[in-house]
Amino acid sequence: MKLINGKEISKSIKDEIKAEVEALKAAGKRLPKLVVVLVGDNQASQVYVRNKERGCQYTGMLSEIIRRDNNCTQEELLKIIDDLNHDDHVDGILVQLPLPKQIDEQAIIEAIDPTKDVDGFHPRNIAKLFLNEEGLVPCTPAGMMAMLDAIGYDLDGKEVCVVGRSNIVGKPVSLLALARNATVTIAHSHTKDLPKVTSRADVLIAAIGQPKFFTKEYIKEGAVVLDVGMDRDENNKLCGDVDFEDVKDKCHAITPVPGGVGPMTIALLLKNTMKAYKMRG
Ligand SMILES: Nc1nc2c(c(=O)[nH]1)N[C@@H](CN(C=O)c1ccc(C(=O)N[C@@H](CCC(=O)O)C(=O)O)cc1)CN2
Ligand SMILES: [Mg+2]
Repeated sequence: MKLINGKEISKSIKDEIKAEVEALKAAGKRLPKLVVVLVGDNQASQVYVRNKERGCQYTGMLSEIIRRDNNCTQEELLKIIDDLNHDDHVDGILVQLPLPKQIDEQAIIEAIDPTKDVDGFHPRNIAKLFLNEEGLVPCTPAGMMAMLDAIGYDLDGKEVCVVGRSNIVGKPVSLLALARNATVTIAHSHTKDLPKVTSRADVLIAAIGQPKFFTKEYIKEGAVVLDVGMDRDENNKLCGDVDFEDVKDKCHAITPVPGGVGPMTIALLLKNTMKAYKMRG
């Protein structure tokens, strides 16, 4: 069994970006800048946002965090986004999710200038993904493709089963796999006989948010397993959607949690910020 080390792979991506930033610096050019907007006091979000800032610092890109408390209104947030959309020094805008209840997430996503939408969640970027056009691709799905590239795994003709149909993971990763000529099945909470469906998959993408849900009867012998879960087990320990210990000997390759898909999300965010910078010229 091969452990797909997201920490290592993400470091090599960050090192490439770092070298690009150093070249920009040496040429006396303006540097790429990411602005992250964090609303409220969600503990996990605080950690992720800090990691995004650290990622920027590592690569030498500029970053700023705009914080607002739980009572922030939709109007306030829309005003912040409008200002960032019009700020020429800002290349990437990311609003950390989830947002407090009073705010309509989709309205916020749609307010971001699509050329600065480094999350790739704006309908214009989703449409580009759908049409197989060049654009900003959601970071977690793009990170999973980068992991497959890193282990030299070709999706052409392979059976991929994505379990979970969220807008930020399940649906976009299905499109990316399809673009690589995989035969894609999207399974979800209404799927009948889930083990029968998943155990056909050469690549299983687990994105349902249920701790250690996928045990070995869900896995095909020799499958590649990508675990997007960020869950807590019975001892409140961080774990994925896959029961790693139960399935590991049955897999060809598997991502751990932590240290798998998570760190890739941050690396691909930095890559998207560099891409947005270049697209904006
Ligand atoms: N605007 C966005 N909001 C959210 C996104 C997103 O892509 N854009 N995704 C998730 C959270 N997320 C990034 O924002 C994220 C989650 C987890 C990790 C990560 O590196 N996890 C570590 C473990 C961290 C820990 O100890 O808790 C790992 O897996 O090793 C990075 C990014 C929802 N919101
Ligand atoms: Mg909401």
